[in-house]
Amino acid sequence: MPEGTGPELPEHPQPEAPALAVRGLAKRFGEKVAVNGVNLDVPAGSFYGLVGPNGAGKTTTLSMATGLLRPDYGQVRVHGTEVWTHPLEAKKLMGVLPDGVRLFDRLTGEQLVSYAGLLRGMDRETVASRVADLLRALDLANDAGTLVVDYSAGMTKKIALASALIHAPKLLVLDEPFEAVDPVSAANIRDILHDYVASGGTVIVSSHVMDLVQRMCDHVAVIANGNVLAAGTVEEVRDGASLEDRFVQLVGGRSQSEGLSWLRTS
Ligand SMILES: Nc1ncnc2c1ncn2[C@@H]1O[C@H](COP(=O)(O)OP(=O)(O)OP(=O)(O)O)[C@@H](O)[C@H]1O
Repeated sequence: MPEGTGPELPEHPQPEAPALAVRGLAKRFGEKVAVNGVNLDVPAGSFYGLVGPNGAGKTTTLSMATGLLRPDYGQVRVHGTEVWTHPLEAKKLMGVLPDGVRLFDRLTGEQLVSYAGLLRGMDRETVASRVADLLRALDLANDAGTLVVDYSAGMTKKIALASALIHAPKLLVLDEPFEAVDPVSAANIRDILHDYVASGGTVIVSSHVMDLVQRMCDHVAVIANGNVLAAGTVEEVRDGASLEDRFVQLVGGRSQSEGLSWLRTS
């Protein structure tokens, strides 16, 4: 169990409550235990990386933490607000970029982000000006009028990110935000996220790219087989090694290339 995480959250939320507090979160799909009692504290104002091998339970954990997938067990609070008993209040505080969720892709990019803002109860004028800012910042201004169904994978990721940012949430939860995104756009997104954290926001990103997490995040949790193996500041978790080496050490599973001898061409 990560340092400082008790078995239960305090009955009354503390004023300095973490941006996200997760206790005993668990989910099973049939026989498969996807998430096995996860505890996490994401401090307010942190840039928090969630890393783990394929199938580790990252998406399932984030889906339960953001109110998209009902947990079998466990508690989730966002800035002290219980996600599963007070979903409307909790969801106002969050911007979420889910992995692989269908968008309303018969809308244009501009319409989709505007729709996200209007759904959040924002007035049309503010929505229009923020949509223009976001499309420009994410290099989508020239494709504002293109249907999302005709966007590339990276453009789709960016328009979904714009939809998560439009209401200026206190907590951003981004599942694989850089997947399929070109390096220039990725650098722009990193700048946007760093500015957001510098102004008091909290970001949680899941990623497979250790180098990116080491450079970008100040905190990290390593998840494997539905369990948190290590959590804390990036410095604490990597413990003098690179995050990638530490990850391989914690998770194991390096396979021997001899196993595919038939793949050798000479
Ligand atoms: N809807 C589902 N039905 C059945 N099994 C599921 C479902 N969603 C996830 N799983 C299983 O739960 C486990 C965790 O999956 P999850 O998508 O959370 O992993 P992940 O860490 O996000 O993986 P990746 O890095 O590959 O995206 C996997 O074994 C997966 O097969």
